[in-house]
Amino acid sequence: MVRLSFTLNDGNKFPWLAFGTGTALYNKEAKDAVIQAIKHGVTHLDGAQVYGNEESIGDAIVESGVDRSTLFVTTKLWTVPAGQTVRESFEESLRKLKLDYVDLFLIHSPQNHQDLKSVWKELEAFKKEGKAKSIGVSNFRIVDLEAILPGAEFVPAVNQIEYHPYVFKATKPLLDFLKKHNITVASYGGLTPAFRFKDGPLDPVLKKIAKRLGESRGKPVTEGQVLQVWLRQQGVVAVSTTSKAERLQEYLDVETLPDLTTEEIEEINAEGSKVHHRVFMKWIDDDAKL
Ligand SMILES: NC(=O)C1=CN([C@@H]2O[C@H](COP(=O)(O)OP(=O)(O)OC[C@H]3O[C@@H](n4cnc5c(N)ncnc54)[C@H](OP(=O)(O)O)[C@@H]3O)[C@@H](O)[C@H]2O)C=CC1
Ligand SMILES: O=CCc1c[nH]c2ccccc12
Repeated sequence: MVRLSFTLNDGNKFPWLAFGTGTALYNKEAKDAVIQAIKHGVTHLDGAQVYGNEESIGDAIVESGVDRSTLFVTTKLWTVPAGQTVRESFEESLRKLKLDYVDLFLIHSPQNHQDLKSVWKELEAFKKEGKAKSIGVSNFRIVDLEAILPGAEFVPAVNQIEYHPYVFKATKPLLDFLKKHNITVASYGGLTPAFRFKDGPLDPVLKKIAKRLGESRGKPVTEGQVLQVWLRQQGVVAVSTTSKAERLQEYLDVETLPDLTTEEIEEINAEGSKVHHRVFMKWIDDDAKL
C-alpha cells in the first residue's frame, strides 16, 4: 500500500506513485490493469480524456470494491471540441469515471487552447464546487504559467511534465519557477534513462547506486528504482505504469528504499546533463523560454 504522499499548495495530499493509463494502455481497455494496480496497493490513478479509457478506469474502481475516498484519481482536459464547453467536457469525464469528483483535474497541454486564462477560470469553478479537489496543469512551460497566474484565484497545484535526468538541464529553470510558486511536479517518462535510452552516460552511475542500495538492503535494486528514488527525494511524484505484477511491486518497494547521498544526486544530475532526450511533447524544446 502506498503510504508516502506530498502535500499540495491547497493542502490536499498527493500520493507519490501514480499508475498511468496513457502509454501502454492508450485507447485500450484498462480495467484489468487498473484493478491489478489497486489490489497491489496503488492509490493514485493517472488518466486523461485523450487516453480513451476513462470508462474502463471507472469500471475498475467500482469492481475493485475499494472505498473511493482511499483513491486519488487524476484526469486531464484535452481539447474542447466545437459545440462543447469545458464544463461539458469535464462532466463527461466524471460520468465516464463514474465519480462525482476527481482528486485532480489538469489542463493536459497548453498547445490545445487559445485562451489559457479562460480555461483556467473554468477549472477554478470546478474546484470551488468540489468537483475537482485540486486543479493543475501538464506540459506547461514558464511562459504558459505566466499566462494564467496573474489574477488567478488558485495557483495550479501540480504541473505534470516529462522529468528524468536526461531532461534535467533543460527543465531546471522551470523547476525553479515551480518551486517558487509552490507547484508540485509530477513526472512522466521518469524511467527513460533505464530503458528508452540505455547505455547513455548515466548507465554506470545508476548501476553503481543500484548495487550499493541492493547490498545495504540485501535484495537487488534496479536502475529504475534508483531513478524513482531520485524523483521521490525531490518531492516529485512518479507517474509510471506497467503491465507486470512484479514490476508494479518494484515501483511500490521504492517507498522503502533510503535516500541517495548528496554526491549520488549530484552525479546523476551531472551525467544526465551531458545529453538531452525528450520522448514526449517535443515541441517543448522548440521554445527556448522553458
Ligand atoms: N501528461 C502527459 O503529457 C503525459 C502523461 N503520461 C502519463 O504517465 C504514465 C507513465 O508514462 P511512461 O512514460 O510510460 O512511464 P515510465 O517512464 O515510468 O515507463 C513505464 C514503462 O516502462 C516500462 N519499463 C519499466 N522498466 C523497464 C525495464 N527495465 N525494461 C523495459 N521496460 C521497462 C514499463 O513496461 P512494462 O509494462 O514492460 O513493465 C512501462 O511501460 C502514462 O501512462 C500516462 O498516464 C505519459 C506521457 C505524457
Ligand atoms: O499524455 C501523454 C501521452 C499520450 C498517450 N497517448 C496520447 C495521445 C495523444 C496525446 C498524448 C498522448
